[in-house]
This record gives sequence, structure tokens and C-alpha cells, in this order.
Amino acid sequence: MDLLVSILPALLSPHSSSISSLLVLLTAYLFTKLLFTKSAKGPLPPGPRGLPLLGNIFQISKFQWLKYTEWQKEFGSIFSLNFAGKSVIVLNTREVATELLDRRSTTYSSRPRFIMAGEILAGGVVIGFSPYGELWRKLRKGGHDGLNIRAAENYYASQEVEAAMLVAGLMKDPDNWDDHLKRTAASAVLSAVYGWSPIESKEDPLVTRINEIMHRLTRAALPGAYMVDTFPMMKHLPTWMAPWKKWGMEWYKKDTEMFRGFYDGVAKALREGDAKPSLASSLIERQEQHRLSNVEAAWLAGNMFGAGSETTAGSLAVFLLAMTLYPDVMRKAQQEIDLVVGSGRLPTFEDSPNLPYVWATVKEVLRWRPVAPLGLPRCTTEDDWYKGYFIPKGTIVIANMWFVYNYILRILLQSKDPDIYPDYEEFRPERFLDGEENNVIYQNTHGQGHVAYGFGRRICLGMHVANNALFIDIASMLWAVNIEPERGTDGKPILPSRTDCVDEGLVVRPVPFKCRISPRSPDMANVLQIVKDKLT
Ligand code: HEM
Repeated sequence: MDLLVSILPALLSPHSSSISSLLVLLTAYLFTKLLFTKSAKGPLPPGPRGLPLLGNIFQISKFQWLKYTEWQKEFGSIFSLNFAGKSVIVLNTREVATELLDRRSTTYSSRPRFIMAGEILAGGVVIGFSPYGELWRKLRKGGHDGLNIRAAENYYASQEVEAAMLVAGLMKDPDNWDDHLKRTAASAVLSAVYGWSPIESKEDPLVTRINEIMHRLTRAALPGAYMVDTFPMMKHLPTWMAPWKKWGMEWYKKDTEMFRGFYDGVAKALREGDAKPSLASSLIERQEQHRLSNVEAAWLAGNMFGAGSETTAGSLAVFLLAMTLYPDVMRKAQQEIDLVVGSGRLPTFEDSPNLPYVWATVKEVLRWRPVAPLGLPRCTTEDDWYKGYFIPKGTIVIANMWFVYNYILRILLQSKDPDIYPDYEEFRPERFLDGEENNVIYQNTHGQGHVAYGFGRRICLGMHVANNALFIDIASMLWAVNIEPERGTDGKPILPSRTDCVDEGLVVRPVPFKCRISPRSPDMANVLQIVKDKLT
């Protein structure tokens, strides 16, 4: 995801414009305008007025999901925008997102074309960028095999070890909590993907190398970054006329070699009977059945790091923010853990059925501040009509989860209990539990209770692995430490901002903030011994 937030912000961002890209956009506008005028078969959904030719691109603020939420008030559940001739629709309610992205998923499951990022730099084999079709189906099935809800259980043991390492890191070096979150998220994804042993630092050279690939792809997906994305014909220029193409192809070669190396390493370990369960090992075992080439399988595995690492780390940062602001929630979750787990050992996945409040906290983290508030953009593959509005083939579709996820809860809770209705801005895990501590499953949320993992056929492929990682990390942190606001010299708490966020391209996360992380038990040596026992 990877390119999650980056792509769309990028597609829409006025900040990246230069004179040349403006010219490109203008020309593109004239072509597309002509096309759209000819093919229009009905009114587009309503939307804000834009500038002649350039449409709405300069009206999009830095955090565009907030702007969309504002426009939703004026235009309702679905509105359309014009980005220099490119038609975009934004979905703002559960009804419309479920109707289009879930029920009509044959038409709404493709992605916009990313020529430089997806086709040249990544050889057309990045699952998140792939158009809806045969290749995407193969990749998705292969990925599903190693990441589905059952397969995700194979990674319990390594996720528990990661959580113990996280706790040890936070206890010894609490001020750098963000580094520990990033390390653990990266390490846990690599372990699930390749079965590797934990990495020691977020600066590990392999992690840096994979991060570079993901950031290269993300940057290349920005509009105006490469003219070939506006003039697809340029893809066919010979490399002597197109140095960018040569550069892209060279990186593709190098990155493919690296991903092949990782993949072949797992194949070797499998042959030697020394491989831990992982996505790569499941791909190797069933590669023929999935009809995946070595390169496709190697990139499929390699991509997961980009999709899973920063999203998980960002969500853990949201958790720390919530605990800093909502001490009652922290204490309630700790009480549950103390009752079920006690103080003599760390929580494990065996405790999972007995920790409903911790699970509700995981869901609330994902609902309250989704790290991918716009998901990944979709693209329609057929003309469509919705409530009398025409949605042409090739329209970019954005689900504004920032609004949708709040909206779902508002509507559902309103019908159940009007008293709970106004509090959707609060962090309140109880909304996911009935009075008896059973999980409440809201309809049309793919069993999650929120839509932070997206919709329909392209819903997040790694959501079970992500849920489990969040669960065990959160349970272990709550077991080991208290998380409180910093205090000023006057002893008063300095509360971090509830809402300020930073768009890091890959994810949207809370702005850096300080909090005080301290061991719960006065006997820190004993706790560290328990952690150490877990790690040996
Ligand atoms: C808290 C963590 C995570 C969040 C919030 C998240 C969220 C998302 C979202 C919103 C999408 C777009 C879905 C759509 O188009 O409707 C997505 C796609 C994807 N995610 Fe995640 N994700 C997370 C973790 C992971 C992990 C751990 C992995 C892999 C191990 C992963 C792999 C993927 C892949 C491969 C896709 C592309 C699916 C496709 O296009 O078919 N994600 N994710």
C-alpha cells in the first residue's frame, strides 16, 4: 500500500505541478474532454465547479480526504470531480461503496494504469497496481494461499516473538518508541513472507533496500512525474530516445534479481528441510498450480513488504496515540489482560478468544484513524449507471473511508442506540462489543466492523496477518507498559493532538508526538526475564 495513499493524493495533487506537466495536462484535457463529450450517456454525479480546462485539481487540499468529507456535506453520497479532463468519482457512504465496490465488483475492481511505476519499473507484476484480469487473478490466488485466515495462523509463533522483542525494546528505550514499532512491523512482515528470523534494526540494509524500491514506485506513480503516464504512446519509444525508460528497465532488472534471490533462498531452505512456513514457501509449493512464473511469484512475495510494513507500524502509532488520550480504555484492556494472562507470562494467541476487549481495541484503532483513508484507487472497466447518474468506463473511483467508516457506525449505531450516535469521533472499543462482551459484527464490513481494509474483490490481501500482528503487539504492550502523556514542568499532562496527521506517501499516521512509556510492574528485571524466556 504500498502505494495506498500516495497514488491518489498524487494523482490529484496540485503541489507537484510544473509548467511542463501543466502543458501535458492541458493537452491531455483536450483529448479526454473530446472523448468524454462524445461518450457521455447521462449526467455525471454532481460535484464542485472547477476551473476551465483544469477542473478541480487546485481545489484539493493536502489532506484530500478531509476536503472530500466537506464536499460530501454539499453533494451527498457520491460526487464527481474533474482532474484536467479525467473523470473521478468519490464514494462517501456505506450504501454507495457497498453497491459499487462490492456488488458491482466486476466493473469496479480494476486500478488506473500506472505506466512508469507499474509497467516499466515493476514489469507489470505489482498486484496492487494490476488491472483486473488474468494476471491479477493468478497473483491474488497465490497470495491468498499464503495469507488467508488459516494460513495466517502459521505466523503466530514468529508474531509472538516479535511482540516480545517490541516489549523489550520499549522498556529499555521508551523514547524511541516509533523506531521499535517500525522495526517490529517490518520484521514481522518479512518473517511471514520469507520465514526469516527477526531483524534487529529498522535500519537493516535489506529493509532499507526494499523500502527504496517501494518509495521509487510510489514516487513514479505521482502525476506529472513521468510524461509517459499522460502519453502512453511514449512507452514504445526506443531507449536511446527515452533515458527514463532505460533507467526504469535497469531498476526493474536489479529489483527482480533481488526478489528472485530472496525467493530462491526460500526454495533452497525448503529443499534442505529448513524452511519456516511463509508466503514464499507456499508459493513455491504451489507455483505450478497457480501458473505463476518465477518472476511473478518473486515480485508477489517482494511486494508484500511495501503493502504491510508501514501500514502496520502506522496503526500501532495510532494505538499509542489513543492510549495517551484515553487512559480509561487502557486500564480496562489491562484489567482484561491481567485476569486472563496474569503477570507471569506474556499474552499468546491462545488467549485470543478470551480477550474480546483487546480485539475491540484493535478494530477501534483501524476505524478511528485509518492509515489508508482513501485506500487504493479503482478504475471502472465498463460504463455504468447509478441512481440515474452516468459513470463512464475508465473513471477513477475513490472510496473516502475517512467518512465511510464513521458513517457506517453512525447509521448502524443510530438504529440500535441513538445515545451512542454522536460519539463516533471518540476512541471507544465498546462499540464493537455487545453487553455480554461478544463481538458485534456490522453488516457489509467483510466481518471486520470497519472498512479500513477496503472493499470487494480487492480488499486487503494481508488483513488477517495484519489483524494478528496488531492483536499480539497491542496485547503485549498493554501487558508490559503504561502509556501516558508527557508532563510539563508544572506536572500537568501535555496531550498530543487528536487529529494532526502526516501523509508519508505510503501511509497517513499521527504527527510525531511524545508519550511516557513505563513498565507496569515495579519488578522490571522479572518482566525482562519473562520476555527473554520467550525469545530463547
Ligand atoms: C494495518 C495494516 C493494513 C491496512 C490498514 C491495509 C489496508 C489496505 C487497503 C485499504 C487496501 C486497498 C483495498 C481496496 O482497493 O479496496 C489494501 C490492499 C492490499 N494490501 Fe493491505 N493493509 C494492511 C496490511 C497489509 C499486509 C500486512 C499485507 C501483506 C502481508 C497487505 C497486502 C495488501 C495487498 C497485496 C493489497 C493489494 C490487493 C489487490 O490489489 O488485489 N496489507 N490494503
